[in-house]
Amino acid sequence: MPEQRLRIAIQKKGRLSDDTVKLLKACGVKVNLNTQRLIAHSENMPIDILRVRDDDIPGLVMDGVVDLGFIGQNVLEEESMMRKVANEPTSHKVVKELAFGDCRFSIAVDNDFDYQGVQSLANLRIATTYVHILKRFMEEANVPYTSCMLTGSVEVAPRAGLADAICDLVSTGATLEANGLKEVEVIYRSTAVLMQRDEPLTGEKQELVDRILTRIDGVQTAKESKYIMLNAPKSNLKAISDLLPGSDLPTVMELAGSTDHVALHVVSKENLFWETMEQLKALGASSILVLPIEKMME
Ligand SMILES: Nc1ncnc2c1ncn2[C@@H]1O[C@H](COP(=O)(O)OP(=O)(O)OP(=O)(O)O)[C@@H](O)[C@H]1O
Ligand SMILES: O=P(O)(O)OC[C@H]1O[C@H](OP(=O)(O)OP(=O)(O)O)[C@H](O)[C@@H]1O
Ligand SMILES: [Mg+2]
Repeated sequence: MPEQRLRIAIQKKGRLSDDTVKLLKACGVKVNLNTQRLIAHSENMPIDILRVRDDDIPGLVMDGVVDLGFIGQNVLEEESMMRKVANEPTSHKVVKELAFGDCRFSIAVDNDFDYQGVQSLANLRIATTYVHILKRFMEEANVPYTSCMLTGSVEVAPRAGLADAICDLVSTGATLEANGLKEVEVIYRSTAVLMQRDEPLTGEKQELVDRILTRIDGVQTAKESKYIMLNAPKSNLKAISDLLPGSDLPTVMELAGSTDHVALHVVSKENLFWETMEQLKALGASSILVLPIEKMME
């Protein structure tokens, strides 16, 4: 009898862990992750969560060991390229782009390096974790170089005399700055994604995946959306509605005891900036409230 529980691989500890766990929780998947166990069973859904190093996640999905995996595109791309070279299975589907894990994969050199463009990297030794993505970029640029594979502390390689340049993940740039390095080429942009194994799942499992995907949409849209409430003079209702960003039809309600003002409620796909609030106020709006939305289903 086939395994009916959906198996999902997530990063055990690192940059993606908290956001992944938060997202699963927001999707209503109840699971106790306070233990050190490799596999955690959901209490309310037929789901098992496998907690592993992120590097192992694409392979687990591609080999059909798990059904879904939450992973950074950079790791997925690197593993796919590595497996192609090794003639190993690479098939999978990316079923959702996620609103976390945004970073770029960039080449950086010492602050005092006189960088004149990609040719300045010729014949340098470049330290990186993601050797295949770097190789593709350097080959396309037709620049010869030597690769130095490091699985951690890449940013200290130049100072330690291990390499002349690095290629690593950058988000705020603080790590580069702290190590006296400057970003000179962005070679890949990444975000977290949800990947699924390519072979069809059983009907029940696929139904569960579809439910999770709908819930992820609901959580992600809700996060970007705001519930806006304000009181508005009837005379300026049109001008005030027009100022509200990306909103659907507003709800207009009578205000007890007022004949010339109404309450206006609207779900907006964007945040409301202070500048817009000031404009709304200038049009006579008052008691303007902007509230976060937890979940949404359209
Ligand atoms: N500074 C960052 N900001 C946002 N996302 C990042 C950042 N750094 C890395 N990421 C994303 O998070 C993923 C995991 O990063 P992390 O540093 O936790 O990896 P790791 O050290 O390889 O972890 P593991 O121990 O699981 O192998 C990266 O592959 C990338 O997709
Ligand atoms: O541009 P920044 O905002 O400084 O982020 C970049 C750093 O973040 C990641 O490491 P992380 O902090 O996840 O730890 P790691 O050393 O375990 O990879 C990445 O490998 C960089 O070192
Ligand atoms: Mg890793």
